[in-house]
Amino acid sequence: MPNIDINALKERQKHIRNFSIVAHIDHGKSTIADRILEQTHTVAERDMQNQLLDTMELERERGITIKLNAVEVHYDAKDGETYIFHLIDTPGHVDFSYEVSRSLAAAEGAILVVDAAQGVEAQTLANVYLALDNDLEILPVINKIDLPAADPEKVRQEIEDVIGIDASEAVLASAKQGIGIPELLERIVTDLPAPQGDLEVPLRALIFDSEYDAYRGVVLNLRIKEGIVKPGDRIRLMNTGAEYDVTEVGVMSPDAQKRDYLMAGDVGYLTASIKDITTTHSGDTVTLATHPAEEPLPGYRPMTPMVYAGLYPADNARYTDLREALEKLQLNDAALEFIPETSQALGFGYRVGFLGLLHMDVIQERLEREFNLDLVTTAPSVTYQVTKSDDEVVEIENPSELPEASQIKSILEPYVHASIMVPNEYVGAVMELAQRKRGEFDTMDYLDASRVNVKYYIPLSEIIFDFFDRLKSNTRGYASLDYEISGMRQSDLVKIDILLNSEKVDALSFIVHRTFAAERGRIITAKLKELIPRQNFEIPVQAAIGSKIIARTNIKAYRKDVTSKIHTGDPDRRAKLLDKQKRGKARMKAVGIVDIPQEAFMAVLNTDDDEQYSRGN
Ligand SMILES: Nc1nc2c(ncn2[C@@H]2O[C@H](COP(=O)(O)OP(=O)(O)OP(=O)(O)O)[C@@H](O)[C@H]2O)c(=O)[nH]1
Repeated sequence: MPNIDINALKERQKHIRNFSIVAHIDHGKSTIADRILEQTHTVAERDMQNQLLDTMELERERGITIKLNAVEVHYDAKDGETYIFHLIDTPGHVDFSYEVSRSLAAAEGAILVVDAAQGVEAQTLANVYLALDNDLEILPVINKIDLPAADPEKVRQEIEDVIGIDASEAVLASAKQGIGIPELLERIVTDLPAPQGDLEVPLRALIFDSEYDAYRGVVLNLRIKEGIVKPGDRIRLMNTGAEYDVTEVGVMSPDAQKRDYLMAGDVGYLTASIKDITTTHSGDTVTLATHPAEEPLPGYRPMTPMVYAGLYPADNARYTDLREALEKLQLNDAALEFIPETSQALGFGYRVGFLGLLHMDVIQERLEREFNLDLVTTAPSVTYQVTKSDDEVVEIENPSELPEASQIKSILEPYVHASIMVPNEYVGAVMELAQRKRGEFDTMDYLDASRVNVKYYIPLSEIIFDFFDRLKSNTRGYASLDYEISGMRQSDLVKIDILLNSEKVDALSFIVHRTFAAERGRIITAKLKELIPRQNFEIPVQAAIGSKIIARTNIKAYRKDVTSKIHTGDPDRRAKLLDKQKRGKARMKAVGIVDIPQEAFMAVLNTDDDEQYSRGN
């Protein structure tokens, strides 16, 4: 770029609008993003497909957004000018709120999408608060007005009463039918502010995301806050001090398009042959090595994982591959944490921290698909704070590391403050469930005549296991849940060990409230009996607290060849079965002389304790 005409760039900056789309899950963010891409002709009609910004295979399969995605769109407004929109689509699920908060720091405005039939839900509130914390201008959109059950007026009132923002001018839309989208595009221009960053000061750009590309090295996704950056510039990452020469800058629209420069107000990508992935972190500031800025940008609050699980390569020889895969994934998933761990049963692996079970599930799948690994994952656990008899305080993220009961003075566990929005008729069911999960009632507020917001303090460990599924099934899908950590509380907790063939399997230990111990022990041993394939000798399965056995069962001996019972002798079927058996084996771990399948390590999840409850616990 030979001559920079600052005045032209200032004029250009006035025509930029950076916004994020936030909403409760399924309220239609991705569909609105699709319509915006379509109506601004960013994507040719023949290339248009649903949920275009959900680029990950996994996102498409599951119909959910996992990653934030930024895209540049050009819009010819009614005032005759062309505007540059940077649209950032974000996930709705609570596990990915970290993605939302990072994308919000890159924008000036937020389009708040609320479903016209469902109204304000738990993540609507959570996300709008994140947007308000970032001082974003909020543009409410009431979507799905085509639905027979839509009640836009009621929802408009609810947005005002519950969130406390003016919704009198909310855009009424049906993303499905394209209604309201032209109005929305105009309102983005008139209602959302242009970015303000100074173009003539040293570069400061916020890294809000990054990913690893085998050819180009790390690709940084940036929001330029001040200054200008172009190919050939030498950049410095302010927190790590690493320096690189910029090879390319550009924007996603929706495919990568090279540009001559990125300037204050732009959202785009930058490559600089960065091969050392440890030097780049989301939240770091990029500046010019030749004219560095004095202070880095505020960055992001680091995330504390909510749950931890052990991840082990099914094939021990792939331990290093697993580490490399985790490092690469961490670039693209700033909330991921891991440290090496060894297990007697599983060998060498990593204890990995996640924001929730969906996050864990997604990471496991991405590791397997994108890095071609077979993994064995242990059941997730929260972090416990244990005060030992000698007053030493230790954090326990792996249940098998809980000290002996005789050495424990107290155990604290994390509690969450949960907010559950639900129609009146299901309040009873919600309270019963919360109480059963050791919840402590806090408050109940009416959202309108027919819905309430019930708040409880509940142990995180009870929430992460099966609370959400149960909440959904007990309220026919009508309840929505949001929670945040409220602190640590003392609880009467015990560790249950599992013994197979009289050998303790460390990876199967779990921590549970004492009142649930006997029943959980019984349920788990019964589940393991079903999950562990019979072998040619009998295997006793026992649950124990310390040296006291609290439940036991036996896996009977069985002949090994699964095909022996096929009478037809059909060679095809036989081969298929053997093949299936072989693939299953890849995910089995031989512990002592017992083969344990992956599912067995997850047996502690979804332990159905309803029955126990109805029997008068
Ligand atoms: N009837 C109707 N359905 C819609 C409308 N907009 C979106 N949907 C449907 O609602 C479902 C969810 O839409 P998405 O756009 O994936 O929702 P989202 O908010 O992006 O969901 P996440 O990315 O998972 O958080 C899809 O089945 C859409 O087809 C609308 O205006 N009317």
